[in-house]
Amino acid sequence: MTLEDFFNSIEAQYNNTLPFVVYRKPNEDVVKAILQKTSDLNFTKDFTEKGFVFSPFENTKDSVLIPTNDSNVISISYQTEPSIGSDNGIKKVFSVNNSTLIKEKAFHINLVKKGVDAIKKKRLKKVVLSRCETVDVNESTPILIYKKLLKAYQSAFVYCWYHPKVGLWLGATPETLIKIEGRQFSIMALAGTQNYNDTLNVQWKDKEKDEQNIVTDFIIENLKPFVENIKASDTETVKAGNLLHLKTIILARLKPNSNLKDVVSILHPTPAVCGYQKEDAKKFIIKNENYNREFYTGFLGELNLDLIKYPRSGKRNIENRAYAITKKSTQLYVNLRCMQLKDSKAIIYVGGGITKSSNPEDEWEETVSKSLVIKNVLD
Ligand SMILES: C=C(O[C@@H]1C=C(C(=O)O)C=C[C@H]1O)C(=O)O
Repeated sequence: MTLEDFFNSIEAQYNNTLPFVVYRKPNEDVVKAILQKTSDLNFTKDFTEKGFVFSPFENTKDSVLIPTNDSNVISISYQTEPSIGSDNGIKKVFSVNNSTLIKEKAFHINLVKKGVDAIKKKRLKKVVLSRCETVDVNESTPILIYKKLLKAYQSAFVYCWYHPKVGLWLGATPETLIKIEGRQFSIMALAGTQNYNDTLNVQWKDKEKDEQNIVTDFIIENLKPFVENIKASDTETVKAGNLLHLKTIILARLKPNSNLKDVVSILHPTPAVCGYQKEDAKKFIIKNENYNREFYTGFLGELNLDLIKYPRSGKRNIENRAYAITKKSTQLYVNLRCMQLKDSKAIIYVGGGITKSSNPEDEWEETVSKSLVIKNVLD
C-alpha cells in the first residue's frame, strides 16, 4: 500500500461517515489505522475487549470502542522531517488581543483564584483547571491537519479519531496513562510545565515539583493492592513541543488476580489531569469549569492487541521465530494537547495543575502556551 492509498482509505472512511482511528506512537514511524466496517457505537464492558478505546474524563461515563474484529486494520511507514513550529519549538505567535479571549482570560483567572481558595480551605491539595477555546479552521479535511500534527510532533502520540455518533478529535499528547505487556506495566507521572528555550537543563520551582510529586505518590499508593515489584524512576525533564514537563516512570508487575479494568478505574483521572483528593477535585472541576471536558483529559489507545515478541538474542531468523510468543498489549495515552473539530471550527482544550502557591496570571499564560501546540498546525 502506498502512502497515498493509505491516507485515501482514511479519507474515504470519513466521507462515508464510518468510524475510524489513525495514530502513531511516540518516536515511531508506523502510522496505523483501524477502520470500522459498520457505524455501530460500541462500548467497552470490562476492558477485556480488543480494539481501540476512547474514554471521557468522567469515569462514570462509557468508553467507546472501535473493535478490531469489526474493522480493517492498515498501517504504513511514514517518516517525517520536523516542520516549522515542531518539536524544535513553536515559531508562530498568535495574537491574544480579541474580546472573546479577554473574557476567557478573566474567567480563567477567576477560576484559578477559586481553586487556590478551595485548596487553602479544604482537603484539596491540587486541582487541574482547564478551559476550551474555539478558533476557525481553514483546512478542507481533518486528514491534512492530521498530517501536519504527524510532522510537527515526532515524540507525541498523534491521533485522529472519528465516530459519526460521537465526534471528531485530533491531538498530539505527550502523556502515557499506562502500558501493559502481559503482566508487566509502566505508568507515567507527568506534570509541571515551563516553556522550552533551547535547553533541557532548567531549574524547577517547588510549586512544579510538588504538583508532580502528588501525581507520582497517588499512582504508587493506589496501585499497591494490584501489583508487585513496584519501582519509580528518577524524575527527569522532558520536552513536549514548545514545553517542558517533569516526568517519572513507575514500573510494576500486575498480580495474577488483578485486572486492567480495576487498575484503570483506580488510576483515571490521575492528579495530572484532575487533582488530589480525586473525588473532591472532580466535583470542583465539574461545578466550576463551566464547560464539558468530554474526551479531553480522558484516555485513548490500543486495548488488548496481540503483540508478537521474539527472543532477545539474535536476529529475527527462522529459528527465533519458532520461539516467538504472543502477548496481549495495552497502550493508553492521556488525551491532552487536543481539539475537537465541529462545523469548520476547532475547539482547543488546555489546562494546568493548581496548587496553593499558583499564580493566576502565570496559569493563564501556561494555557496559552499549551494552546499553541494545536494552533501551530491550524493556519
Ligand atoms: C492538563 C494539561 O496538562 C497536564 C498538566 C500539566 C501541568 O499542570 O503542568 C502538565 C502536563 C499534563 O499532565 C493540558 O495539557 O491541558
